[in-house]
Amino acid sequence: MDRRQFSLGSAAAVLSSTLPGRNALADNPSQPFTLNYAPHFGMFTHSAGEDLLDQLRFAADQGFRAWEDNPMKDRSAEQQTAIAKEMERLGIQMGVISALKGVWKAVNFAGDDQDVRAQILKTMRGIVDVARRVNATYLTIVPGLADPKLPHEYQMANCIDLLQRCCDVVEPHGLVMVLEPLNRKTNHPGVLLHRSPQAYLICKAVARPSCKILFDIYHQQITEGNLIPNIDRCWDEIAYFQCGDNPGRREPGTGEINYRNVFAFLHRRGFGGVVGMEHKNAGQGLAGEMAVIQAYRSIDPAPNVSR
Ligand SMILES: O=C(O)C(=O)CO
Repeated sequence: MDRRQFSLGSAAAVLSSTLPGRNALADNPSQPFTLNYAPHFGMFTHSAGEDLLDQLRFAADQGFRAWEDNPMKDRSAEQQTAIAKEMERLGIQMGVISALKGVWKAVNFAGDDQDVRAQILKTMRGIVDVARRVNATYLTIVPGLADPKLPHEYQMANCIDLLQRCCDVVEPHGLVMVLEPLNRKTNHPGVLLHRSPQAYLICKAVARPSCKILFDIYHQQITEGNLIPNIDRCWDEIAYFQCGDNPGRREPGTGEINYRNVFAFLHRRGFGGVVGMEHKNAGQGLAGEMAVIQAYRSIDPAPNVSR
């Protein structure tokens, strides 16, 4: 698809002038967002078509400067290379790719099974090549399910030990594992890592620059609430955010979270990293896609807010 199609009279420009709650930037859809929000493939197919590179081009035209792709490791090397090349050309930063996709819904980091633990290390060695190919720095790590056979403290010790070994694999390549606490109440019953202080403790114990927190605001709203104080408390170990409103895991403004205030806080704190849009679109079709873009435009912090 021709990029000019997006710029000249794009649907976003038309809609942004009619939807309520817009800020000044909404009048210029190609103005970069203040925060580095990262959409993912499939989010803008009605606007951009099925072609992955067209979706990147559309996002760039809408002002997005980051992207994330959980299934990246399942793509062919050719496709990974093409995606990375186009992202580089467009000035879009690669956000997280999932290191353990397909293997994390089991007891692994928490447990004693040495074969399972060796398999995790092998998987981590495999993801290094993918990350380098697509210019990714951040690897999502969900450290599996809790092991009902072991006291919690031994599970934590096992988890810390295996993470340190994983650091030995990824750190020489400049990669950073970001540990994602998931909620157990709505989406992921049984996971080991579900609370932000737990992630903080693990990172402090692992004590390596390649082991940090992915603070998913959606998951932590469900698990803990009290979002801004909790983010503030573990700030020095957070490297990455993801978002989505609750209930429903859709774009900001469709649920109970005050994203305008949360994002303003991230900006005041000087966060320059990626905020992954790990949620579905609330609305269907083209209008649903435009509503997602507008939702971010309407709550994106003003760039000149003093920090
Ligand atoms: O955030 C989630 O729910 C996941 O799927 C973990 O990557």
